[in-house]
Amino acid sequence: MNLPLGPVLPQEDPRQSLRVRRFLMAALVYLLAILLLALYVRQGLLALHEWRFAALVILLVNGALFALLRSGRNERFADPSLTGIQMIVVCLVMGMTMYLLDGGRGGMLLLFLVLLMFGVLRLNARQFTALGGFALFCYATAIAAVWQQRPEAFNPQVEFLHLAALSTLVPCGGFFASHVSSLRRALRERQIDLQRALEEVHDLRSLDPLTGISNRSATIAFLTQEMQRAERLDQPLSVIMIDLVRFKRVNREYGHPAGDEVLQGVAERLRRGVRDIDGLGRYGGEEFLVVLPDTPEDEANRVASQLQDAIQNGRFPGLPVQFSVQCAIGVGERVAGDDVWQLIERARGESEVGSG
Ligand SMILES: Nc1nc2c(ncn2[C@@H]2O[C@H](COP(=O)(O)OP(=O)(O)OP(=O)(O)O)[C@@H](O)[C@H]2O)c(=O)[nH]1
Repeated sequence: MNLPLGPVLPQEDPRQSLRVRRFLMAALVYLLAILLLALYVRQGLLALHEWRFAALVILLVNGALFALLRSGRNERFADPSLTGIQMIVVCLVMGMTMYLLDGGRGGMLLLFLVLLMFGVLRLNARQFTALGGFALFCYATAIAAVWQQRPEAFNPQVEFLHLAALSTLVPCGGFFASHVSSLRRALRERQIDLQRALEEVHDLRSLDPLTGISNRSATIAFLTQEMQRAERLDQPLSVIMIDLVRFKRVNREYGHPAGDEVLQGVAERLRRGVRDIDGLGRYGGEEFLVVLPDTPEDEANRVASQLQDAIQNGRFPGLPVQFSVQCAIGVGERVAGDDVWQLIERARGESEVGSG
């Protein structure tokens, strides 16, 4: 059932919103308890001023809990759901109500059992058993006080049966609590698995499996985003296109696995040569694209020549020591009105093979 609770619920944090929603459900049961107690007044089992007192206590306690939850101060508690505190409050309010009633306690007991069942949603079996023990204690204390002070309002047979019925709640509730808490644990583990799977899917979609750097589409997406930002902030942006020269020869003479190792080694050298804010991707088979946000062309030229040196002077496993991997490098700076393809083509057009 979707109640129009928008203004009452915290919108920013879904967990906090769930806590308040759960609290409001319990508050609704309390409201029913107040109404039910009015019936007891009509039946002469509760004095009007006692009803007013009980209603005031229930409203004040719930108001305080709501203020704690809604202000976010509950986050300072070890259990921000405040379940333990709310359950203790249920037991105390139940004890008070049972003490005030002159009979018909069984009816009210049912309503309090509903409130205690909220504990099953958060507490584990041990905590729920402790809570059940406390509920029994509060009930027994209340009726013992009635027996002492108003023996005419005390029916030993009925009260014994009520106490026995309440006692059965402890193991039953403990069983449900243990079941629900293992379901909760399983759900949490599934959520973690799901999160991992989503991350893997994201990696598969955006990373090049051979080199581990971004693939072509993720690099283009990054470049598009950075070009929009540069346009908006009126900042420079440059790209560097790197093309390994005569790479076919590497594959032909030293084998495809050696070619793979060269591509991995080049990607690693490029990764080490750029900043964290830069984008680096495998643009094609033996082509790489570096995106340099907030970088003018002369600065990009400096980076390009460092990257070229790192590749051409590097040693790659699987290739003879004297073999130098050659690369053509071109730099392009964004000009107003460019799209990604125009910028990339400009860098490709500037491409030159180094002398290393
Ligand atoms: N080992 C390996 N080779 C690849 C991979 N992807 C593409 N290649 C090879 O890269 C070579 C690219 O060939 P070309 O585009 O003609 O490039 P090139 O031989 O460097 O020629 P130029 O760029 O004109 O100097 C082809 O032989 C592809 O098989 C890969 O993942 N692993």
